[in-house]
Amino acid sequence: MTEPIVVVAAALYDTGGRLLAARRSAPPELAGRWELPGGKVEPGESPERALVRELREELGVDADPVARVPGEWPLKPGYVLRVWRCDLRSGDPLPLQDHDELRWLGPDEIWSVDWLDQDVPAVKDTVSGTA
Ligand SMILES: Nc1nc2c([nH]c(=O)n2[C@H]2C[C@H](O)[C@@H](COP(=O)(O)OP(=O)(O)OP(=O)(O)O)O2)c(=O)[nH]1
Repeated sequence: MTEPIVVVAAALYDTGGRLLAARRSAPPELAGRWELPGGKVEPGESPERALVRELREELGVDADPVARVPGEWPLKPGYVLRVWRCDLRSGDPLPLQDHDELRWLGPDEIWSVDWLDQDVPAVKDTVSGTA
């Protein structure tokens, strides 16, 4: 069996403990739904490097992956999602690519956005403080 393609995503928190959510602008079947920012790991790239690259490209920030949230979650066939808690090193996130809105969610606001179905279990585990 071929290995799944790994999609890495960031649980990025601000100093107030709010989690960053990003609204996808494409493709049409995912547009308007919210996700943790990130993207596919490229061949030969480590997941952490991929995450740093994606956060630079998509949000214009420098961030450090600090801890993986245990587990992985199935996406479309052949793809799995893995999440890292990340610290923001510099920059203010902007929706530069793939997203049309960003929102910082406090602990009481986590479920106020329409997360992609496949992100719901990942976000649950992320905010339950397992990382
Ligand atoms: N980044 C990200 N992608 C997710 C999440 N949940 C989810 O189903 N996906 C899907 C959407 C896409 O089909 C795929 C990741 O693709 P992407 O478009 O973000 O990745 P990328 O930047 O490497 O894409 P590309 O334009 O280079 O093809 O995984 C999530 O929480 N974060």
